[in-house]
Amino acid sequence: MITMEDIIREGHPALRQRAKKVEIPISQDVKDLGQEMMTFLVNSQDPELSEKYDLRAGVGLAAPQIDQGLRIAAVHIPDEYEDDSPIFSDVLINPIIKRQSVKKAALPTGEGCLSVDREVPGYVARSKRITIEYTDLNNQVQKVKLNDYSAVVVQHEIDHLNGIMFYDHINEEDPFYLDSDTELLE
Ligand SMILES: CNC(=O)c1cccc(C)c1Nc1nc(N2CCN(c3ccccc3Cl)CC2)nc(N2CSC[C@H]2C(=O)NC)n1
Ligand code: NI
Repeated sequence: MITMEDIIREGHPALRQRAKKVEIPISQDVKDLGQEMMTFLVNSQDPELSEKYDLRAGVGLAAPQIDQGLRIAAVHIPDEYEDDSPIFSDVLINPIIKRQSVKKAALPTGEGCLSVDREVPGYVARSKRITIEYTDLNNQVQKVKLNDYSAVVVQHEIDHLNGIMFYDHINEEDPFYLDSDTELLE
């Protein structure tokens, strides 16, 4: 199973590389990897298992973060009320952002990353609404519209596939600069 030891940290060159497209139909190895990445996220959000295996909680994990240079990202966003019906949960193979809103959104408390062992304060302005297309673990092409928190998380993970870290988006002069088209998500 994937644990924190498998997650590479900032400074590791693999985090700054562009990940390679995955061959379709996906191989069993890719399917296994995707499932392991999803299991990590679910475990990381479970109080007992995260304690037992010393996992830091995350809602997204990209293959480059476990030193696999492939365009695979797992996203598991729980519904804060209904634990057993997540807001969005899937393994994205070769995800593409087909449409994105001009309107931007940012998490008021900034972003964290499993590959970054420090707080980097500041707003990360991302598209508030996106339409993504990807292949899922059953080789089905999915076209999904996401907004707000789900859109933020998926954009953060797709950035990892392109060697981009969340703090690359933070304004250096004024980390809490907000332009008029950026909304803080509550
Ligand atoms: C510096 N300030 C902060 O980090 C920060 C600080 C406060 C609030 C937020 C909202 C912040 N921001 C932030 N919090 C998260 N989590 C909140 C807690 N949660 C979680 C924790 C425990 C159980 C289950 C769960 Cl679900 C796990 C996810 N996740 C991300 N990101 C950025 S997009 C990818 C995603 C990711 O998975 N990162 C590891 N950002
Ligand atoms: Ni990250």
